[in-house]
Amino acid sequence: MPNRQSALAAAIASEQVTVSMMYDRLDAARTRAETALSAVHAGSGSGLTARMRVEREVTAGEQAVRLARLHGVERGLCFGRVDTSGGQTIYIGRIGLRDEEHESVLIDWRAPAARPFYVATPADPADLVRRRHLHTRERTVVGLDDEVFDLAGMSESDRRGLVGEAALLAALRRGRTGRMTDVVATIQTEQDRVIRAGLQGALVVQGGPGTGKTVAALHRAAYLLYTHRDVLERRGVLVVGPNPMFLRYIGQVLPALGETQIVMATVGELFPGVRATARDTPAAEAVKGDVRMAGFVAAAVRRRQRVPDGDLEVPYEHLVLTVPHEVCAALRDRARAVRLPHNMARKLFVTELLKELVVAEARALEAALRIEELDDPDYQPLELDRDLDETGLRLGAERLWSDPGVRRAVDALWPDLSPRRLIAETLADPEALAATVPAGLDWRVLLRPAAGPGAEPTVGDVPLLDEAAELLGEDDSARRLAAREAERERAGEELYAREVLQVAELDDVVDIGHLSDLLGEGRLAERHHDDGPERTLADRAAADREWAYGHVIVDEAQELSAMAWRLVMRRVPARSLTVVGDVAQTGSAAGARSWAEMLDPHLEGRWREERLEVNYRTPVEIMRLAAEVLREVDPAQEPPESVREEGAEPRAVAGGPAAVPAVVAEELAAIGEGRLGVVVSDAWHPRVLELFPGGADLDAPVAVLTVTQAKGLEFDAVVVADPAGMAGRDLYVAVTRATRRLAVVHEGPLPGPLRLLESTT
Ligand SMILES: Nc1ncnc2c1ncn2[C@@H]1O[C@H](COP(=O)(O)OP(=O)(O)OP(=O)(O)O)[C@@H](O)[C@H]1O
Repeated sequence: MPNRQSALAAAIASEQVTVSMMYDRLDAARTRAETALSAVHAGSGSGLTARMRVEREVTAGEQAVRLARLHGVERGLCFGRVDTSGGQTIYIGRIGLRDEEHESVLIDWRAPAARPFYVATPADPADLVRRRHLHTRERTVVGLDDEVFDLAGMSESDRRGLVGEAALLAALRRGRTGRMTDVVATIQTEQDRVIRAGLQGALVVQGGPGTGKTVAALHRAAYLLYTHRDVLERRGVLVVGPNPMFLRYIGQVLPALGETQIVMATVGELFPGVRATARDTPAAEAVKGDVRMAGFVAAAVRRRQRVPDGDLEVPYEHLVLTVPHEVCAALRDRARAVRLPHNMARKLFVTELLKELVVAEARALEAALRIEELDDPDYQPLELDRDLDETGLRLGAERLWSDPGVRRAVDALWPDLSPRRLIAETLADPEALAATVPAGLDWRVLLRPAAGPGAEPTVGDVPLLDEAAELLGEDDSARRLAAREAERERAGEELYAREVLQVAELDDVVDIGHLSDLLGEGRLAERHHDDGPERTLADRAAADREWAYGHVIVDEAQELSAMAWRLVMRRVPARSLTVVGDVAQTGSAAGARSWAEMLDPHLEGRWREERLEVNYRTPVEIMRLAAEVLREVDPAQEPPESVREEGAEPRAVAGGPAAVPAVVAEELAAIGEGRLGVVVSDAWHPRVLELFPGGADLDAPVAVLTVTQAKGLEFDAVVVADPAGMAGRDLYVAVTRATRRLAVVHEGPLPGPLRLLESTT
């Protein structure tokens, strides 16, 4: 149809003019930000007045963030357009832009004005007559895609220019790159509801595989940072993902969405100083994740607050200092009664015990003297009140404390403990485990060496470490003193800066709101002290166990144990959370079977659930098979509905690990350019990995992964190796990773629901 072709060409040419103008505006904005930034960096900073330093700070911070944002939006800058029934045309893109007259030429996708683009449906067109998707390659418009809601409301020329294949399906057909891409251009209405839900409270997004939970969660992070910038830029948003591979997979999405300040971590990384990747055995994982293990940590701490079996006897020089058993017990009870964390209460215990030891020393000395001085007429027996005043006690205590033997004896009763030491020592001690692990949980599965191979912290240890840190506390008096000093100095600087601003009447030059943000965070003074490179929010937050995030997003949240939820909730006291997952895909022995079970202890029913029910990843043919698997593992769950028919039926091939390479070669040939993942049982994993050198790398053309590693990922073609070696829920995860083709390699009979597959050898 030459007429339609030329109408399309004309429409593309017309959109190209608009899009080119937008890129010009983007370039101009970048140049402005770069110039501003280099002007700031040009000065040495020495000899600046407080006012200048304030201005410099504000400008540098804003321009650096702005520049990063402007660089992140190059690809697909403008992707949408809507025409309203009132005759207005709005362009939608990754960022908002204005022309020289300050008129808006591009609306940020997160702005309220962009909303109709995402929510309009034929049934409820939200006052639109047309929605248009623009496809660009680099800066060139290469295609358009129209949905018309009101044909009568469109001009004749626009009607002729109508073009379109559903933009969503086009996006879904794209080959996979091994990295998640953003979907701002094709967000669906039900996903939009998730993305734009309010900041307050907890939102649970439950949906089957491929329903876009992860993309919705990431776009939500970007939306929240845009809409609640003032709160979230200071407190940050934490995204918790199931494994490092998954975080690498989604890692590039947020900068592309225009956001540069997000902390991403696995549960294994949520305790500062630890990066746990090792997993426990399923049995140990189940025990460590059980909520009763909070009691284990508390008992392990109390167990280290000891009373000697008999009297305490401490050799000191030529004496033996004795403190009666009852006195030791009373001291311990008193130190416990103050209800301070262990390491803080230790101060009290040590001080009191040392005093007792000073008295014991005096008594021991007297006993020795009495024997020697028996005949001395001037001899006076010891009287504590007379002979040992406060100063005497203090000096005596200091002297005793400097003796390594005394110190060892005191430490044995109430040691200074780090979380790592407490957990490592307890897990290596059968007696301690038997005494502290609550009844009903098998402590034997936890036993492991205290040092050397097999002793490194596991992912399941991290919530225990965090729990321990809460109960142990930190003896931070030295740090607090230093902080007070720094605070005094900073307060002086701030006062001075404010006075200068007022005197100079600079309120209209410097944004006082922003200034007070900087001051409130103490960042201004911190930065002025030119002592090394500035730490980003992500660095500061990740290093601080007590950091309170403004919002936390947990993806693949079904994998978190009850203990891990306790840790996550500590990171977000405001309980502003997005919880994303699928309870039908739970692989961890300690993971969730229902959201209420995990969340109610913290949120007391104050959370709402949104469900996503359309599968954008898995084609109909594969999903039919997956639905059989799901029926077997969790008949109560509905499988999501697929939107695409690819035409390739999944197939099964009989054979051991050695059969995998041939199947992989066939599948690669069938998909052409795409990427392939071999999802393999734990039992076969080492053998299959050997057959694909470099396969452990997510970026390899053929990635070889266990089900745990494959969580949340997707590939054009997937070869599931050894389905019989996978638990039912793991099998469901494995067969739902493919966007186009699925093959199964099996030895022996196929597991129940897979028997539908016709086996070829
Ligand atoms: N609105 C959309 N437009 C284009 N692609 C989409 C859209 N929604 C989802 N997708 C695509 O569908 C695929 C699955 O999305 P995603 O990984 O977010 O699903 P999920 O629900 O997290 O799956 P799983 O439970 O298996 O981890 C991705 O390739 C994603 O880009």
